[in-house]
Amino acid sequence: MTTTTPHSPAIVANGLRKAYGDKLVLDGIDVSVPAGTIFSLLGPNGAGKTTAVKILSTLISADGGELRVGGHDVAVDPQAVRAAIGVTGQFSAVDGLITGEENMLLMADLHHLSKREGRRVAAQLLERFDLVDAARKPAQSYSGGMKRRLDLAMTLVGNPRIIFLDEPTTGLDPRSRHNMWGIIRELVSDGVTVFLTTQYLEEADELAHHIAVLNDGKIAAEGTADELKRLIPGGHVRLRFSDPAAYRTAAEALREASTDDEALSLRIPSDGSQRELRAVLDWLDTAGIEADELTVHTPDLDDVFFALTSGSGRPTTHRSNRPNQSNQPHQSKENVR
Ligand SMILES: Nc1ncnc2c1ncn2[C@@H]1O[C@H](COP(=O)(O)OP(=O)(O)OP(=O)(O)O)[C@@H](O)[C@H]1O
Repeated sequence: MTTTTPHSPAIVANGLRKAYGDKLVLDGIDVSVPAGTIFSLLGPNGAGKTTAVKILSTLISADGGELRVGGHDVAVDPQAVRAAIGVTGQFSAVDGLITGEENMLLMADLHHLSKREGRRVAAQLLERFDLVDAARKPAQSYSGGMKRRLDLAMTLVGNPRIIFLDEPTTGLDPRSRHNMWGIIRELVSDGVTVFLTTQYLEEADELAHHIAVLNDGKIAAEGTADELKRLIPGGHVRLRFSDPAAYRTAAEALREASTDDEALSLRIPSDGSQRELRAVLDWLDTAGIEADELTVHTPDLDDVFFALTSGSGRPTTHRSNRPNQSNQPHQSKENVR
């Protein structure tokens, strides 16, 4: 029996802690995921995303914290948690040597469905996941996208109301990724709760109702994608040059800018306001510099991620701490922030 109501959180973690030896991976994480929503845990490699999924899905135990999934205490009643959830990990549960259909029927057996019910559910899911034509072929002949779809279809055999998706689209091409997004949205519109880990910021932006950024064992920030974007001044103006000499002159003069020598482009922090754009344009005119292209970028989740996760610098050379020489124009934070 589940003890959640439509309005109670499907997943709750208070003070989740986990260490491997003396390496503290999760240092008191708090998470609350309302039923029927998508929660995304973002973080750089090794941040502890998979560890969080493994703990909440009862695969490993926590060192501390109160954890409830589907209304059940993870430490006290792991069996009930397991009955309420589905997990699709980074490593597929698909057996490549048997067909997609056989994989599905095996899953139906594991869930103790009758032969008839198992065949019905398998056929329905194979149809829903566009795998009917491939159903009788060995799963090892499937493309990456088909394997992921089969993996998720297998997870759905038990009709779980809470699903943990650990990097479900890693390695998929853009079309397969978009297909998977469609499937995830459909699940949620049916009332399923999704706990999603991803390294694709675009994916969290597209799908998640709520995002938490994990860094150094703690949640560095959380909120909706828009709330997170408002947290940091990631907006910028990008100036691109085709003439290397003009690029060098501008780079020398615009000391607040990040440089990209290969693309001959400069990135100037800016909130994109008319006032700041005018300041940049006025300065370019005064200095007699003509950029070939000027684009304005508002902050995106990438900016948030790079700002919040330490040691994950953008691949540009940031030079804002270079000393300014008094005879060179300096764009202060007041006019070209
Ligand atoms: N069984 C284990 N024993 C010791 N250390 C482990 C174990 N599992 C994970 N770790 C370490 O814990 C940290 C968190 O790992 P985890 O797999 O949870 O990170 P992640 O955020 O999922 O990373 P990725 O995005 O690379 O999958 C890493 O430093 C990892 O090396």
